[in-house]
Amino acid sequence: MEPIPVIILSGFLGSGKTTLLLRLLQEATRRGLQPAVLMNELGTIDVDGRLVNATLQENQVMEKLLDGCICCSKKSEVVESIEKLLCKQPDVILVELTGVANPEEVVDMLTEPQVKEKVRFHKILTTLDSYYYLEYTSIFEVDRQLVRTVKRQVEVADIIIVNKTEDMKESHKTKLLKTLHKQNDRSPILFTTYSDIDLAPVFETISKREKTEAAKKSPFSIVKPAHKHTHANANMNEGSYSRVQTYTLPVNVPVQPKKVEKLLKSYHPQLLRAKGYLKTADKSGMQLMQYAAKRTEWEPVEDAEECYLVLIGIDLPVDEIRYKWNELSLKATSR
Ligand SMILES: Nc1nc2c(ncn2[C@@H]2O[C@H](COP(=O)(O)OP(=O)(O)OP(=O)(O)O)[C@@H](O)[C@H]2O)c(=O)[nH]1
Repeated sequence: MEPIPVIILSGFLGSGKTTLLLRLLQEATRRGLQPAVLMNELGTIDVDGRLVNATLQENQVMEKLLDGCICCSKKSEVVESIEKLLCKQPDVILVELTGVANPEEVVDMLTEPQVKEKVRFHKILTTLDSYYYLEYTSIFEVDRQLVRTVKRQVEVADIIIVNKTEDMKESHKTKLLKTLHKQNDRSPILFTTYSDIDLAPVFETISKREKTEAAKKSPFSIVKPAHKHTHANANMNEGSYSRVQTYTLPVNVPVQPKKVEKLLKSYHPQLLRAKGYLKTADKSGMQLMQYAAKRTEWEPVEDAEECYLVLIGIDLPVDEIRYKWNELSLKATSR
């Protein structure tokens, strides 16, 4: 059997990786390919996985590693997840990393003895936020390791996708291009919104595979690992950054979007990302709330029942945030 190609999606928190993953899944399906997905999320709650679940077709399969970063998970667990996906003989494996992982580590894992004959590394796609990339690579000057990881994601990329370019000024584009060219002068740099790029070059050389009878018979399903990942085994190994904390806020009452947005923004830049499912006082039903780089999006969802908010950041004053969040909730109930 020819080795199965693996595409790695990297990019800082909130830069558009899951948006890209959803596009890749649609494109793979359009080409008659069967993709398999390995997702890695910081935090115990699987916000992005829910979005991807909704897009996965019956014949596609997903593995998720929650509550930790591939950088601090044991290699064996990642390799085990890849092996599970391989049982289904997909045509391509898509690996979405956390925003703070170094993609080279996954490339390295593909050379582990259990999988090295069965998979081949295909491409690294790196997304970034047009506006905040320059800020992120300087505001964390004190956290040199994080800056190094974010830059490394660009340096090793085969395609660099610059998202959130809606309001980008020409002068900013020139400055950003100059910086990116310095970090990587061999790969295309594509300016876009919502990871909307031509995906044909990504799927070049990937074709449908003949499946064995056993794989044809085995029904495709979504495979979720039972084990949890913690940062306890994170020993800050090569390149990846593992000091980022995640914190889940319980949500008991409908919220006012503007107040939530104001609270989240007030913790920029320590708060890197927030996402969750919230009921809003002004809109009916459940909303998926996504906050990244001071921008917030609300999108109605139907299949979510539990409300929660996941915060991802560095040195977050968690007690203070929880206090302010409770105050905000109390005000909402006393209205
Ligand atoms: N305005 C704008 N929003 C975007 C664009 N691309 C993605 N987004 C939004 O940015 C938020 C984060 O996008 P995701 O695709 O979840 O980013 P991610 O890199 O997977 O995020 P993490 O998994 O948390 O690291 C979502 O609300 C997206 O809809 C863009 O080009 N413009």
